[in-house]
Amino acid sequence: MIFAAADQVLTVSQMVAAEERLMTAGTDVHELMQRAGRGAAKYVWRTSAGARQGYGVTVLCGPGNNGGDGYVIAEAIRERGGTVQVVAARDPGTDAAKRAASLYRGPIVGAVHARGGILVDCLFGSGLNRPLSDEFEALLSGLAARHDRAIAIDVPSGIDSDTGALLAGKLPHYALCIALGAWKRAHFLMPAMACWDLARLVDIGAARDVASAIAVGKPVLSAPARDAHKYRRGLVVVIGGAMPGAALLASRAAAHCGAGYVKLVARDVAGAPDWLVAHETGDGDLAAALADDRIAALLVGPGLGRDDNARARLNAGLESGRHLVIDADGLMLLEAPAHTSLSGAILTPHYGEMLWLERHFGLATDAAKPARALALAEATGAVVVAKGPDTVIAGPGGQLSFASSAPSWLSVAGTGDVLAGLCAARLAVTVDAWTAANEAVWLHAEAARRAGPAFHAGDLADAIRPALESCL
Ligand SMILES: NC(=O)C1=CN([C@@H]2O[C@H](COP(=O)(O)OP(=O)(O)OC[C@H]3O[C@@H](n4cnc5c(N)ncnc54)[C@H](OP(=O)(O)O)[C@@H]3O)[C@@H](O)[C@H]2O)[C@@H](O)CC1
Ligand SMILES: Nc1ncnc2c1ncn2[C@@H]1O[C@H](COP(=O)(O)OP(=O)(O)O)[C@@H](O)[C@H]1O
Ligand SMILES: [K+]
Repeated sequence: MIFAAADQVLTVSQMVAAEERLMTAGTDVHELMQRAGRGAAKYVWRTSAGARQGYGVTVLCGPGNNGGDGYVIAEAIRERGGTVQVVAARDPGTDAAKRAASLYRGPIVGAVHARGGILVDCLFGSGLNRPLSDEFEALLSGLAARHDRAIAIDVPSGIDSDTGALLAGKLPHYALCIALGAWKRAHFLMPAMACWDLARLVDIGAARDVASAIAVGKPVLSAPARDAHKYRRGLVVVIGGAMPGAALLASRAAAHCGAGYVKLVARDVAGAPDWLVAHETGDGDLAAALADDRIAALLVGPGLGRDDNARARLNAGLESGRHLVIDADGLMLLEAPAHTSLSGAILTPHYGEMLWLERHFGLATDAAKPARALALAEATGAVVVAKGPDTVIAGPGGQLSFASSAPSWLSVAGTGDVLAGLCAARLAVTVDAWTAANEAVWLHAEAARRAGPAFHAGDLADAIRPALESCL
């Protein structure tokens, strides 16, 4: 996969390094601030056009370079003929911020007098390194309350850029968050990402850092080859268990996602639709059923149960040597040291399953989500899809990707089974766990967007086809 610079997701130290590379190449910090501020000003200008007539833009500027960006934004709005004023929470403290402030020719007002259409929050950006004081928190929330809408520059002031954690008791809600130079991890992590409606990125010319994490991108897919046949396209076998519905749902998702053949092996196959090849398979017959060399990917977990029969079925999957997707109950039956070499597999834990796995593998649970997902990937050798409103994908070699915000309508039963089926189908087609997991997560979110509001998991599985079509 090739990623553009715009796909990279940087830590603060990686962003500083990217800025240093730009400066070494001859672009000074003043020029970077102009690019960032003027790029952001275009979004502010467009948003302010929708604000009430006569109510202008207030820019809240802090002491660092985030505040410097604020002066650039304010001057750009003023030059365009907009009504703008600055509230200076502190005097500018860096050389670049001082220079930007000296170039601003509009009014600077006291906070109590500031009200209007748009509040632009440039109090603190990626340099925030401790909780906001009560004074700053009151300043920010008071100003936000006296404006129609708020826009955050780089990150809302009061957010840890690397972890997405709140460094304030309460933050305003932002209509827009404008990332500068590159996405930061906070743009993809809760609770930060619940603070805004829309996020946009301003390019300042930072090159792609090969070591950086990426944002999950739209897959580029193709129709089956001219000479394709069902096995070459990928045979997915879903191992069913105690609750047949979940495995049926996962099979339906896999069938809509490019696999050539989806087979269900379960003790009870009553209720299987006619397009699904379903074999009644007892625990004793499972190993023989999985010996078929044409199997490209196995899915085990949805509806599996957690008793001895379930364990036997999981073990048959693990011992088959096939590419595996392990979800739901299958995850709850994994343990160290037996399952520490799951290379080539995909694990899809939700928050509770993640915690369970961490306890069983002796991993810390107090780190930020990316670090936790990476630790689990390293401990198991598998690609880990750490699900939730802020889905993170981690690979055992340290690969990391972040899913863009997906519709919250996904918070309904069975959508995880659909994702597991998607992962299995993409694994069967691509035979690469990292690629498959990224493609599946993107298609899952896109299917949710296409399914509209209040869908059930069956609707979601049916919306995979148009989602996939958009990638052809
Ligand atoms: N570098 C570049 O090339 C470019 C950077 N860009 C922009 O720079 C931003 C990063 O700038 P930055 O590093 O100056 O940090 P910023 O977030 O403005 O503030 C940090 C300051 O606040 C202080 N401080 C921290 N926490 C505090 C607290 N709770 N309460 C009180 N004070 C606190 C801390 O100082 P301290 O008190 O710790 O000595 C420091 O002085 C980035 O988000 C982007 O907008 C763009 O223009 C593109 C080019
Ligand atoms: N609030 C939300 N916003 C976006 N996606 C969500 C949200 N809640 C859940 N999801 C997604 O929905 C799926 C739910 O999976 P899971 O919890 O395993 O459900 P189930 O076990 O019922 O199938 C995951 O892919 C998760 O990322
Ligand atoms: K900010």
